[in-house]
Amino acid sequence: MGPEAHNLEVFFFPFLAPGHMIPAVDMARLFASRGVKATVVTTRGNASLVQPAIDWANKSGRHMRLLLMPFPSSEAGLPEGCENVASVPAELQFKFMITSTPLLRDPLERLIREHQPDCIISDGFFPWTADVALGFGIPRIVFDGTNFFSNCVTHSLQYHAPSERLAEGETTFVVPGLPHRIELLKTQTPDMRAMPEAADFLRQLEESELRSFGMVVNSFYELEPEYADHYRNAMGRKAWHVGPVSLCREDTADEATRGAESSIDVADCLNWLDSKKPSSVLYVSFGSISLFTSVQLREIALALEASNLPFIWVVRDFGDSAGHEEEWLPEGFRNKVSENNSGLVIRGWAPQVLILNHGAVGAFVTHCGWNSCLEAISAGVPLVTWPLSGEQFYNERQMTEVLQIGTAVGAGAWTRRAEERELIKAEQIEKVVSRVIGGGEEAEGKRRKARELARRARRAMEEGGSSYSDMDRLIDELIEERRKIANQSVGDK
Ligand SMILES: O=c1ccn([C@@H]2O[C@H](COP(=O)(O)OP(=O)(O)O[C@H]3O[C@H](CO)[C@@H](O)[C@H](O)[C@H]3O)[C@@H](O)[C@H]2O)c(=O)[nH]1
Repeated sequence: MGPEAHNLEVFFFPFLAPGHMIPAVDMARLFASRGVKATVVTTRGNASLVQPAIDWANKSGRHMRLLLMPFPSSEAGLPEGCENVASVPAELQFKFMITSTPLLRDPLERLIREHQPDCIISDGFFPWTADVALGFGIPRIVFDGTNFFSNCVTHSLQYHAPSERLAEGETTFVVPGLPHRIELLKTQTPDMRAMPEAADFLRQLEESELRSFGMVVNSFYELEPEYADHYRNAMGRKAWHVGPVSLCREDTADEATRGAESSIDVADCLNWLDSKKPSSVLYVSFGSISLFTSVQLREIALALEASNLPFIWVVRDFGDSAGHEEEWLPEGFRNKVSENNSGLVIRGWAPQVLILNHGAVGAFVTHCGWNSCLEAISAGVPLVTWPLSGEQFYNERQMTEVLQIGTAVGAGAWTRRAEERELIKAEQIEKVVSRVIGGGEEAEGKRRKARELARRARRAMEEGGSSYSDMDRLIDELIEERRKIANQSVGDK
């Protein structure tokens, strides 16, 4: 199907969080590069996160546009400017997700009425968009930012609730019905009985997924073939894999605009990496929304000092510890690091994909957000896994046990709140990072596997590759669906 021939218009409506918006915008760019008119819909306060990617795509002759809607802050009972999970205090994030974002329904409906897209790819966290799409008689496709493996685990846990059947004293369970034996600690999954509202929300997500046209997944078949098959065949769901979407970027300048503006001069950061030996630098970052207490940050700093490894450490500029570096940076840390040129502490936003793709980076300490995992895989970088919440403990199992490119730091408990989290001591962190970045056979084996996956990831995105072909298949199905809908409405008249 030639680009002009189909004239398909798709709305992309991601959840208001960087970990969802960044890959959704990349995905929209990929659709645009296949001749689809790709429209990203978001709120005014989130425009700056999206605009550079759109400008970039349009510069290279693609059809992308941004449609903005106001965020009803006062109706939602949120302070003005809180339009993204990254800027909403932890205690309000759940309310933001469940009760605030559905207020976007009217403005979304207005935009659909006005622009009449052929399809909407909306976030899994917007279950109500399934009804919106049904109301307009267009297909809705779910994008939830994660992968096949974690979707299979989530579904199994929701369906079988194995942790609720543990006998007194049992602390672990095997996730039922998966292609591999995956064992989790009870504490590594949220206790749904203690969170009835969250359990109800999960049920809504599941129901809305079943009322949708299918799911589009930021992954590639060769990465998780058993789980792509399990999701489609055993669970009977329709899905297309189109990733890693981060590979859509064209060059360094393009990469540098991904997400927020970098808090470090990108050229300085890359020059610093140029001065380091291949595979010697530890990159430490925990995504766009997670926070640590000052006590935990201090343990990380002590571990970095003790490891003697060159490092780039990204610390979010948000939350209680943000303005008080003296509470968590050991005395003289910054001076020592800058005198020895041994590390960079980036406060705020780092150009993550550029860093991961630099040959000097040898390992990535990550919270296992799916984007971070997949970006590391695409760059061939092994992981030190330190999951915190969400589906991150499932991703950890996939990285460490199924793919064997990750080594666990030893996090044992799921919680969204930094102050409730177990403390991981410097000695433990240092021991694991040294093992992963050191020369031994174990480290080399993981690096080899990661590099092989990176090669396959690139291949999947090339013309004829599995993700490239699945996007073709999806576009074809959408064109066919549009034809059916048009015939039906002629028949109805
Ligand atoms: O300084 C930074 C910090 C983050 N990023 C980017 O921001 C994204 C972060 O996404 P991710 O690694 O998935 O982490 P979260 O922001 O925590 O993502 C949320 O969304 C993901 C997708 O649904 C889930 O897998 C996670 O559990 C959930 O916390 C990635 O593309 C990073 O490259 C940067 O570029 N620079």
